[in-house]
Amino acid sequence: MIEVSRLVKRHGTKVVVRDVSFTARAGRVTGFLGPNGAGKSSTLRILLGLDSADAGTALIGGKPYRALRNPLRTVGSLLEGSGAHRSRTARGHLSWVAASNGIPRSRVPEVLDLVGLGDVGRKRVGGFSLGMNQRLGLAAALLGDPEVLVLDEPVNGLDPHGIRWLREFLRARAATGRTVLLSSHLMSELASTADDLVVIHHGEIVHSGPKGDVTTGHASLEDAFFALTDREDRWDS
Ligand SMILES: Nc1ncnc2c1ncn2[C@@H]1O[C@H](COP(=O)(O)OP(=O)(O)OP(=O)(O)O)[C@@H](O)[C@H]1O
Repeated sequence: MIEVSRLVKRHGTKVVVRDVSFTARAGRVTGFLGPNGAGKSSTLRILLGLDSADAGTALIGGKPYRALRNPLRTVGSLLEGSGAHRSRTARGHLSWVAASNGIPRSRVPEVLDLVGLGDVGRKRVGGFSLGMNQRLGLAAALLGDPEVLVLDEPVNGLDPHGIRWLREFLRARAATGRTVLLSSHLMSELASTADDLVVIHHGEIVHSGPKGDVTTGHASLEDAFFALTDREDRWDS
């Protein structure tokens, strides 16, 4: 479970995350939805211990990321591609991540198979497509078989087959009682994948709850999103 409470992040005088609170529950896929620049990555970076908050807390299984003993066994994340060096092979990259996190090397071929890269494990990452690189990042996130997955815009670069595969993979993951938090600016993606939605706009949460609650009274998730964010713009003015 992920619990974000009254989180604030400033860059200079600009407040990019403003009193953000939400929960991502076990056994559910939670979609974190907002347009570019809304504050999704800033929130996720704090959650994953890559940046510090000016106020508030972001907890994974009741602890801040930096207090986790074996972070990769608790939470797997995909932020921007795989981070693998071009000259490394997929296996080489994953073996290095596994070794530096006390995870047995035998897990490497397992996660390569899980993400559909079983046949290209000995190929260099420099020759990978964007979609393959995303799959490699996901493989690294899965190395520790974590309870919690945090993915920032994971469908970037995936072809339609890959998008469908990822949707089914994440739904299956949640069905085993794990927590999945998935950020996207693509409403269509979250409409078909998420159970719960957290909508962020201008650094503020404008709605959170079961997907059905967000769409009630609207023809589609897209209509609901524009209604929520238009309302927010009126508050601004
Ligand atoms: N290091 C930084 N210094 C100054 N401003 C920043 C910094 N990082 C992010 N911002 C600003 O914070 C706001 C939120 O950015 P953030 O990346 O969290 O949004 P996002 O919802 O993830 O959008 P995107 O999908 O475009 O990354 C934006 O206005 C961005 O310009």
